Amino acid sequence: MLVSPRSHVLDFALTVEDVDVERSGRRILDSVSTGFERGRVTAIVGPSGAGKTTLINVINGLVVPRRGGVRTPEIGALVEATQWARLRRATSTIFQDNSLIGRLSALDNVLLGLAETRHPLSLAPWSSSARERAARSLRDVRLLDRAFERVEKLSGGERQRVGVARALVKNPRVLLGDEPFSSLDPLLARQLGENLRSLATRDGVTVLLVLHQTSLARALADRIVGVNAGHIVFDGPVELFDEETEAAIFAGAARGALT
Ligand SMILES: Nc1ncnc2c1ncn2[C@@H]1O[C@H](COP(=O)(O)OP(=O)(O)OP(=O)(O)O)[C@@H](O)[C@H]1O
Repeated sequence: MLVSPRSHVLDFALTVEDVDVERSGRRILDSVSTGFERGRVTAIVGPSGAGKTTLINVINGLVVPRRGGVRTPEIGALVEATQWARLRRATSTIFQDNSLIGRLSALDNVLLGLAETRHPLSLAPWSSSARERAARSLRDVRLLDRAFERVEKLSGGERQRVGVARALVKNPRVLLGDEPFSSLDPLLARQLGENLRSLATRDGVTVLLVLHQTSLARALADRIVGVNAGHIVFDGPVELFDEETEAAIFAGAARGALT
């Protein structure tokens, strides 16, 4: 693997250590180790089926590795459910399929991002401050005018923006995005990407984005992690992510070239 010399002295907010994942008897991630810095944007890139979503889902606890695990400096190695709950409270994920509820309005879907702030069985209406927070999140993704529209009536790109707003409404310390802009036009993708970047640079949030548009990865990320066939084949600052490196990550030859 090509690793930046900087990687050894980075202030990681989250590390993935020696992770193997198997699904249906197939190795999906193989000895994957890397870390993610506070206040920085890391883009995860690689060909379809490389294991990028699986890596995100190991970090948010949805996929349990066969070996290895996740650690944060504050919590240590994440083993117990209470430790995972601590990380989950600080983390938002923008899922590839948005995971929205179609019959609810855009605003109500965004409010679900605040579900942890009240009792799960509460039937009380949301407070006006929660509704204002949700409205601000919708404004940030340029969708305030559709706040009361049922999500099932929105376009794919609009739904994706609701998913981004729901992730941002709880002010996460760690933001995971699985192709969060794949249905947006390039200008809007860039604008929302800059919003996420400023969360990192201004508020110190740890941002990890799976991006299939490498031009967007170059524009937004401080660091690139390249994944191919379940291996990390590149891990370094964006300045080293040149065209040759990109081609190697995406080609089957990447492992040979860079590891
Ligand atoms: N539940 C599952 N059972 C069996 N195999 C799975 C499962 N989930 C994922 N896989 C396989 O794991 C591999 C990696 O999938 P993953 O979704 O992590 O890739 P990806 O890099 O995110 O791909 P894409 O860019 O297409 O979203 C794929 O070959 C996929 O078929």
